[in-house]
Parts: sequence; C-alpha cells; structure tokens
Amino acid sequence: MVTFANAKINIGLQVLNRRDDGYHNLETVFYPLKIYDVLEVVEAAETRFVPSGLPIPGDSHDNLCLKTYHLLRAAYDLPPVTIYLHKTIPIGAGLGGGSADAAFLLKLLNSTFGLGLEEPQLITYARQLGADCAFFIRNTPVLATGIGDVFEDVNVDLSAYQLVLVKPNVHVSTGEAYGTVIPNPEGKQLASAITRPVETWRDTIANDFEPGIFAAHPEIRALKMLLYEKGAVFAAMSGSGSAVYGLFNESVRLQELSSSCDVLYVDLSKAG
Ligand SMILES: C[C@](O)(CO)[C@H](O)COP(=O)(O)OP(=O)(O)OC[C@H]1O[C@@H](n2ccc(N)nc2=O)[C@H](O)[C@@H]1O
Ligand SMILES: Nc1ncnc2c1ncn2[C@@H]1O[C@H](COP(=O)(O)OP(=O)(O)OP(=O)(O)O)[C@@H](O)[C@H]1O
Repeated sequence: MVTFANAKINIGLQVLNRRDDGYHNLETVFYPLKIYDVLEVVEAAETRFVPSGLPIPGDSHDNLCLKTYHLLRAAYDLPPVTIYLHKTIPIGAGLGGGSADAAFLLKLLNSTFGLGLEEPQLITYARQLGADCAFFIRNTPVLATGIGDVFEDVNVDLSAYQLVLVKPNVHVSTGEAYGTVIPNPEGKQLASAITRPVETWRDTIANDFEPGIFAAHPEIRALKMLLYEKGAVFAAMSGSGSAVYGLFNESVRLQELSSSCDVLYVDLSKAG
C-alpha cells in the first residue's frame, strides 16, 4: 500500500521555556502543506528500508521510518516489510518531513496490518518518535502547545493565497536551532493574533528562531525580505528553518532565485 506524507509550515513560534528533559515548551500554529513524500510498505522475507529521491543525510539504519516500524513491531506481530520512501520534502528545512514520514508510516502500518489503533493511540506512538510527529496524525491546522504535541483547533483558512516556499542551500539542525533561542515565558498571544486578518500578521506574529538563525545565516533573512519586496502579505521562516515562505494575494514567479535555491509554488486550496 502507498501513502503520501505531506509537509507542514509553522505560522509563528514562541519558545516559552526549557524543560528539565532538555525539550522546550512552545506555542505555534501548524498548517499542513501539499508537498509530499511517497511511502510504500510491502511484506517481504526480511525488513529493508529503500530510500529514493532527495538524499537523506546520515545512516539509513537510523531513518525514522525504521524506528517507526520497530516501535510498532515491539508491540504487534508485524511481518518483515520493505519500506520504500521517495523523498521530495526538503530536509533540514523546518518542514517536518521526517516527522511526517514517521506519522504516515504509523497510519499505513495500522491500516495495512489491521492493528485497529485509534487516533489517541497513534498519537501516543507518534510522540515517542519526535515532537512534531503527533501533529501529522491529525494533520489539520492547529494551535500547538506543550513540546508541540498538545493541540486545539484553530480557524485559519489560507485557501485564498498562493504560498511561495524557498529552501536555501542551508541545512539547519533542529537541536542546534533550539540552542540559539532565548526562551520567553511571556509568549506573544499567538492564539488571538492568528484569528486576525493575514495582513496584520507581519506586526503581530513572530518566529523566535529567526533572530539566531538569521544571525548565523544572513542569506535566510535576505530571502524573507525579498518575499516582502515581491509583495508577500506575510513572510516567515518555518520552524527551525531553513525554509522561508511568503503568502501572496496573487500569482508570482521569483525567477531570480531559481538558480540559487529550491522554489516551490504551493497550492493552498482545500480540495484534493
Ligand atoms: C522546530 C519544530 O519543527 C517546530 O515545529 C519542532 O519543535 C521540532 O520538532 P522535531 O523535529 O520533531 O524534534 P525532535 O526530533 O523531537 O527533537 C530534536 C531536538 O530538538 C529539540 N527540541 C525539539 C522540540 C521541542 N519542543 N523542544 C526541543 O528542545 C531537542 O533538543 C531535541 O533533541
Ligand atoms: N525520513 C526522514 N526524512 C528526513 N530526515 C530524516 C528521516 N529520518 C531521519 N532523518 C534525519 O533527520 C534529519 C532532519 O531532521 P531536522 O530536524 O534537522 O530537519 P527538518 O527536516 O527540518 O525537520 P523538522 O521540521 O522536524 O525540524 C536528517 O538530517 C536525517 O538525518
């Protein structure tokens, strides 16, 4: 069986405080994006992971897909499988691609092998695989708190906008990015700011990773500024970066970037 694991963007991200386990409590809005990795699971004589598409740094034995399979295998009588992953979501980009693969593989193994897991149980497994994973079980726009794994619905509809996603040739590791942030327990009222018109977000919604990441990589700040120069209503870095996105009222093409960065034009309409 085949499934499509989509990416996400963060709209605003406040890092509130550091916990004793080293993780951080935060407040962010997750919004699913229609760019996809492709996952397939096939019963096999022995378990294998077969990646294709964008190269994934690191040892493939450490891939989140294998961790996901072994997590469920420890609790359920799963047969050996071949896991095929075709990677198109940029890596080290703050787009949650690895987390999406893990969450969608949980759902795929659940349906393929009739495990009968309901959403709360899938979320419990997802939490063990990464802070972002639980979001992809629900996969609808949410305001997230805790370490990014406690959700409430949020009424954000971006279907009237075109989203331009720019991935510079910089890999930002999530753990390192958290090390650059100075937590602020005050927060900035994201829950109310997100409900106001997108035109107001530039003044009211911030990503706390931006100052540290922009200081280390000024070219990422320049990309955000370029998106505003080109008419974005709102532009920001997603999560811990390095991807930045802009929301536009009309169709734009950023020709000047096509040789230096990956530029994706993402359909935000709800259908499909
Ligand atoms: C930056 C975000 O993408 C925003 O959505 C997420 O917070 C990152 O979530 P993730 O990639 O699923 O993170 P994990 O794989 O669980 O953790 C990677 C590392 O990020 C740090 N980390 C992650 C999430 C969090 N709330 N606090 C943290 O401090 C920890 O150092 C951890 O060792
Ligand atoms: N299925 C996977 N897809 C992508 N990266 C994976 C996968 N499994 C493991 N990884 C590891 O995770 C690293 C990417 O995670 P990282 O948190 O830095 O980036 P990210 O793609 O921006 O995700 P996030 O939005 O969750 O921060 C890769 O360098 C790779 O070593």
